[in-house]
Amino acid sequence: MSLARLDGETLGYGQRPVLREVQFALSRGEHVVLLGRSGAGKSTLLSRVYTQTSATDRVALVPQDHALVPQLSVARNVLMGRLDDHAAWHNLRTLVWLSGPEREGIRAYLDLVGLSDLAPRKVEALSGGQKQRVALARALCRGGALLVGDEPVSAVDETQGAALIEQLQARFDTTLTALHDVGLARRYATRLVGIGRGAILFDAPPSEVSDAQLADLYAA
Ligand SMILES: Nc1ncnc2c1ncn2[C@@H]1O[C@H](COP(=O)(O)OP(=O)(O)OP(=O)(O)O)[C@@H](O)[C@H]1O
Repeated sequence: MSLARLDGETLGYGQRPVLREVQFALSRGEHVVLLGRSGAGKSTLLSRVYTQTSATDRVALVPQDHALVPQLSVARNVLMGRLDDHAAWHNLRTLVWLSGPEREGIRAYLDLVGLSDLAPRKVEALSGGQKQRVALARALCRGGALLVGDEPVSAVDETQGAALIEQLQARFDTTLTALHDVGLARRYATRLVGIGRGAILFDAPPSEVSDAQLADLYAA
């Protein structure tokens, strides 16, 4: 069953097209990775799919810049994954006081991303890789039908990145991510989508994407 479908749409900003006449579909159960050079249009496609799917389904987002609140604690940033599940008074209350079960729940998500001991720390005091893990814990806390991630493991090493992708795939039936690490993409994607020259250049399972196609993608 299809979660997202773009049928010949041109995506861009103002009068400037970035991707022309995009044919793209995302079905439940798929783990799709977007590949391409910087500026190719990966974020543009992710953003369009996020807008379309979040209108009807619960979607967790890991944006490229993490979109954390630096002055707040790690715990409170994780809880923001559920802001829209609660009334304003509840969210205000969690800014000043967290219940025991809430603390336990947050800790469980932090455990999954290897940040167990950092719950009280302010996000502004974290390293880049730790901030990225907070954004991942926030997405895990949100849950949903789909995870959309824009370079969600770019700030950690390959071994940590692989472990984090495994966590995401264990908890989200469907994922759509942009990755710059082709090795990770080949290993974890069920479909690779190559973006370059203002278009989708290939869209196929990893076993059907050749090294020559990848070399061409990054040479484009
Ligand atoms: N808000 C915006 N307004 C105008 N142009 C934009 C905007 N966001 C991106 N662009 C342009 O659209 C093109 C595609 O950008 P996009 O961010 O989708 O690429 P990307 O493949 O995600 O790159 P990266 O790997 O560097 O994140 C680029 O030329 C970029 O300059």
